[in-house]
Amino acid sequence: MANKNVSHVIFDMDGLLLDTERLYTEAIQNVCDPFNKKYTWELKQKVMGKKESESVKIIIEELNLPIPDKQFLEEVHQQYNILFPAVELLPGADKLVRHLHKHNIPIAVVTGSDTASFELKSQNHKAFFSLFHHLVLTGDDPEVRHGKPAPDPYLIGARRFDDGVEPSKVLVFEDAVNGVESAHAAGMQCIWVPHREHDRAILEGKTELILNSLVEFKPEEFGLPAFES
Ligand SMILES: O=c1[nH]cc([C@@H]2O[C@H](COP(=O)(O)O)[C@@H](O)[C@H]2O)c(=O)[nH]1
Ligand SMILES: [Mg+2]
Repeated sequence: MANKNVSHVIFDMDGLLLDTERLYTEAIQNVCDPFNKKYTWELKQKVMGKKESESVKIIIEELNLPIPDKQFLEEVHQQYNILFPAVELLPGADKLVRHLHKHNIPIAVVTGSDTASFELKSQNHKAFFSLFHHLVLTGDDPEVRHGKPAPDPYLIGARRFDDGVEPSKVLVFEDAVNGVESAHAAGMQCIWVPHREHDRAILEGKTELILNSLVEFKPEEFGLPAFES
């Protein structure tokens, strides 16, 4: 796929900027343990990036858990309260975001997370998140009716830039297949930064670029200012 120059960049959050995916796995597995159920990678892949309300239904149904959504949510949130505040940024995230901000490239975050969960994850990264023009918290944003993989979150994210940029001028960074599909459905270019467990063949040749980490990104390949060193 040929890369086209972009003017705006939108970042996914969980598993892309923040090292939260292993915490989600730990929290959800802890809730599944009393029922002797395994939160597998296959199941995790299906829900990564989705709104919490949608992903919880899928997890309960696929694992046949004998508890209602509300109880699952209460238990998993108790885990999040403990685990999320200590989350770290992923390698390359801080350098790239600061670089784009310094060069006045409009940047935003579009996540499946909701506000309460965002507050927990971002409490030790306030300065970092203040660099973004805006955040779309899909989980409870009233304008976002359908979460990823629907195009709505990214389309709304692009519309909220002051200049209402064309989707083709937006570059998205995603770690989840649902997120890459959402960005492509919105007409944007998307760089996939998969996790070690991901089978790269799923999106090989179907997305603009696949990187092992944000550290490998060369902004000039998409018409953005190159790193100075
Ligand atoms: O193991 C999981 N990871 C991630 C999610 C969902 O994916 C969202 C992360 O979205 P994003 O990567 O778009 O920030 C979370 O808020 C959560 O709703 C989940 O259910 N289970
Ligand atoms: Mg993600």
